[in-house]
Parts: sequence; C-alpha cells; structure tokens
Amino acid sequence: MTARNISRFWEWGRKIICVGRNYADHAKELKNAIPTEPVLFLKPPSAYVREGSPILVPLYTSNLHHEVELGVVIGKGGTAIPQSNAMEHVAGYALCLDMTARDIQDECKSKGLPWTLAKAFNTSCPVSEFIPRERIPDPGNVKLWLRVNDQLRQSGCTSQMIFSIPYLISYISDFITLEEGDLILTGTPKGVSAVQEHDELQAGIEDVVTMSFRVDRQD
Ligand SMILES: O=C(O)/C=C/C(=O)CC(=O)C(=O)O
Ligand SMILES: [Mg+2]
Repeated sequence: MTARNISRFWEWGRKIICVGRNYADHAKELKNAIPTEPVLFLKPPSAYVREGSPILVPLYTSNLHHEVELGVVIGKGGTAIPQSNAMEHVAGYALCLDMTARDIQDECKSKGLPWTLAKAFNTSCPVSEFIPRERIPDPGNVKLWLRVNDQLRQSGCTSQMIFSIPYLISYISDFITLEEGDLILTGTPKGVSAVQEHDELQAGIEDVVTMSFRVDRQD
C-alpha cells in the first residue's frame, strides 16, 4: 500500500468541519446576529472538487452562492486541544469555497431544519492545492478574494474573523475529535452572491495561491 500524503488531503475521506458567521460583516449582510460561540456544520468528503472539474449547480436550487474561505488542514489529531498548542496540529492550509444553496438554507432556517442539502451536496467544497504551513506564517492576517467573470465580489482579511484559528481548533476538538487530514473551513467575509451556469470563478489568497472553477448545471 502506498503511503498517504497530506498534500492530497481531499483523497483521505476525512471530515470537513465548517464554521459559519465568523465575520461580522457577513453575519450582518445575511441579517444574522453576531455569534457568541462558533456556529458549526459539516460537509462530507464527497463535497470536494478540484480545479479542472466543474462546480455543479444542484437541480433543486435557484440561488447558489459562493463563499471564499481559508481552510485549515489538520496534521495531528486530538481531542480537547488547548488553544496554546492548537497550531501544532496544523499541517497547512487550502483556499476553499463553501458553496451554498442559499434558497434551501433559508427554507431550512425558517423550518428549524438542518442545512445539509444547502451545504453538503457534491462539489460544494472546491479546494486549491495544499499550502504547507510555512508558506502562511500568520494565518490570522491573510487576504482572501473572489471574482466572478472577472468582477470582484469578495475581498476580506482573516484578521476580521470573530474566532481565531487556535480558538476554533480548541473549541471544535472539545466536541468532535480532530483527525489527521480533516479540513476546517473558517468562515467567509462579506460579498457572497449568486453564481450561474457557465460562470467562471477565480479566487485567491494574496501572494500565496489562486484557483479557478467553472460552474455547470447538473445533468
Ligand atoms: O445563517 C445564515 O443565514 C448563513 C450562514 C452561513 O452560510 C454561514 C457560513 O457558511 C459562513 O459564514 O461562512
Ligand atoms: Mg461558509
């Protein structure tokens, strides 16, 4: 058996843990209260999609949104990880999109139902190449951007996050054991908006990585 390589973490079949409402400007644009503790939800590993393959619009949505986010790749698992050691558990990072069927999410919210179909469908988690931790010495201060058909829609900085990466790792690991190869999506800044079939999405972490995805309708 060949050894698994963390730089292909998306092939490992591990959890994707997402943090919501972690930027005040995004919480406000969706008319949500500023959270006092992290809001968590999950995506399955089948949500991953890589450059070269399209983001597929599920047949049941007419309002698919992009959310650009910094992803944290876990290199060492743990439970109840103290904040002071949290960064020792990070192998690296990835630029990620948390694709969201906003109309379905709104419907689920109004009925008090979980967001699974809004957030966890196939291709709902486009990811960049793996970024080793040394390439981002201060993950609490990186600039993220996203363009649709060359128009800037999102531009933010991880310094605006309400809950820091060490806090999130510690908080999550109190409830959900973190494993090597897990990915944490740390939330999106403001500017989320709808995408359509044939749109071209480009996103980046300033001075570190860029990625592009085409949007297609599901057959
Ligand atoms: O509560 C809502 O209306 C929407 C929440 C989200 O989609 C949260 C995120 O995924 C995020 O903030 O990144
Ligand atoms: Mg999100």
